[in-house]
Amino acid sequence: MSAFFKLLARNRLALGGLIVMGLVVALALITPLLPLADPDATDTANRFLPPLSDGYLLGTDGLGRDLLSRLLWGTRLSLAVGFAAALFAAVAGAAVGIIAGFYGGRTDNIIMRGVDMLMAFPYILLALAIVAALGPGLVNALIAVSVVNIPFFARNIRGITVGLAHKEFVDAAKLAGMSNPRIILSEILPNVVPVIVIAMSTTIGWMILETAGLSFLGLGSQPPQADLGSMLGEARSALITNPHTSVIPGIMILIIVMSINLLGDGVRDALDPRLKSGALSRPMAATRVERKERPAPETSTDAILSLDDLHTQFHVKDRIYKAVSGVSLSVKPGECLGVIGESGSGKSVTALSIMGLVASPPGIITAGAARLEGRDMLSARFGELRRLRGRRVAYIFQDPLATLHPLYKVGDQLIEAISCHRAISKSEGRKKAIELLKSVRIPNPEERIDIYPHEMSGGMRQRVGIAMALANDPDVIIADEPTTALDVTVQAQILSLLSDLRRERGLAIIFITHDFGVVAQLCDRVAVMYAGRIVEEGPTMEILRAPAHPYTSRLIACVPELGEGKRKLEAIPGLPPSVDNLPAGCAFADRCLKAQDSCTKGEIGLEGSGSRAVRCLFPEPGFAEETA
Ligand SMILES: Nc1ncnc2c1ncn2[C@@H]1O[C@H](COP(=O)(O)OP(=O)(O)OP(=O)(O)O)[C@@H](O)[C@H]1O
Repeated sequence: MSAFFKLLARNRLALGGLIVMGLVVALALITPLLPLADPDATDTANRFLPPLSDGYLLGTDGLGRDLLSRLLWGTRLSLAVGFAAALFAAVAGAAVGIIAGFYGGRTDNIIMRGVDMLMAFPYILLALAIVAALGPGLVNALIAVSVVNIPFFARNIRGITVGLAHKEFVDAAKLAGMSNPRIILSEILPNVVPVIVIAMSTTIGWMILETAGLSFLGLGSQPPQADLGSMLGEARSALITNPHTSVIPGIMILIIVMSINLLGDGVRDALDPRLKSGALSRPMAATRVERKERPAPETSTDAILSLDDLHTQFHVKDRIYKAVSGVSLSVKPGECLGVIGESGSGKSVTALSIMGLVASPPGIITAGAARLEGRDMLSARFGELRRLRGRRVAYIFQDPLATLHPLYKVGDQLIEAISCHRAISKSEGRKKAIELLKSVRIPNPEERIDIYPHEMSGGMRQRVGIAMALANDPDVIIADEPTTALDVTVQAQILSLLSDLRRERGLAIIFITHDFGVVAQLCDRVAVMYAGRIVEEGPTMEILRAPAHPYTSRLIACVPELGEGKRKLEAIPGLPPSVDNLPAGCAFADRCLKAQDSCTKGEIGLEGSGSRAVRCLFPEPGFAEETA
């Protein structure tokens, strides 16, 4: 709750709306306690007195009634009716939406067609018809406004419920034997409440306006009772001669509706989990680069892709998360480089920084270079970056279900990936897409090309992801844990596929994983990351034989081996440090059995010897012997 208020307070307009609305509500609540004149008492001798007249701060109306008193009592009534209508519409609409979305089938069809019929009538006409049928009066106006708003809530909430009704946690509740009403109350409702609150906060203002509209037409509050709409209606005839009688309630309506709408927008932003990272604005097309110094020119290497002292940070409020701190890597054509580390070590952010795919805000690349054949990508214009994305450097992500579009056939998505970079006819695209599916060994590609992602198994989808990455014959593929979600047999197939592809096509692969077993199968070299830095680098086989960094040897010790049933698998105790508060010296010192005082002081460099490098003052004995 306090996080919600903090986020809300960061949005100045919403905060302004909250303060104004708070004042108006407070005023409405204390109205009965204020020494005000009777709002309905007429005094024809004092008709149409202007504001600031003696004894009448805001003047009087056509019947000599005190406008200040009528305004405050009218505001009280309008707010009460507006809030009550919004609450009633939200509760009834949400109930209808949840029942339709949860039960589906015929129930859904009958309910939603009824809702559609309600929506088919012009909005205000429907409200007028309801009031006409029930008779004029404030309660009937409230009912009319509520009823015409029910479809809005019902449709919104039904949409959310349909998505939730087939989620695993709902299936789990069903398997646990819970009844449907209980599942609705304990599983569905808590998930839709934020949406209901958001929908309510953005519609209350509108409902207050609608109620005022009905009162203005004489169908809501009845004389002598004042609400803001009826005050406007009564002042209509004196609009030109005594404008203050209509301007005063008009300004109050404006203040209420504006402040509620600003507050509603703020509530929506604060409750939307996608905006909680502090990014109230949309991410930029490419990661923001704010390097204080230009990177040093590359000393010529035969690497196709190289990172040089890359620093990527996330600036969230007053915190700086140093996700990547000085990473240097390189990969040659036909080579596979493994990047390994625990969750949160900065592997993905490193990979995404290369093509400017880290979301900004809050991400910023603060130093370093990412070079493709010597050309620094971080200083490239967005147009060039976009041409190179997918064309020269392609990505394969962990969850193909999240990266493939659920509404398009896989073939169309493959053709689109090609046509983004070169003009291609539909038949040519189809032929190429079939070839791609064949190259990733999808059986029967001529038929599979016309199916949707959800019709494929996880392994098949991942192959489509790989085919998509291969679509434009890239030079480099960055694979971010592409086999984590797969079972071991499919994982082995995918790894051998990638291995063959790199041999056949001379592809350079950066393979991100947290599994040394996978690295051993595929990668020529490996870089071990911890807390945003590389702590060890070298040829895979050498590192597996004699790891230098205690962290690397602990990671290797975590991998089970077949036939080694008696070996104790040792988990690494403790957790990696938070990257917004990194300790001095070695970030692993806290969890390291060999740590000494000197490990927690000063900067520890990545010291190289031959093809190997380690960031440790006391490397493992095996490595020390080898280098000696
Ligand atoms: N939007 C963000 N705001 C703040 N910190 C972030 C943001 N995105 C990532 N981070 C932080 O950056 C660090 C590196 O994250 P990254 O996703 O690169 O880790 P990873 O090693 O790829 O982990 P995993 O294996 O779980 O994917 C983490 O500490 C993470 O908390």
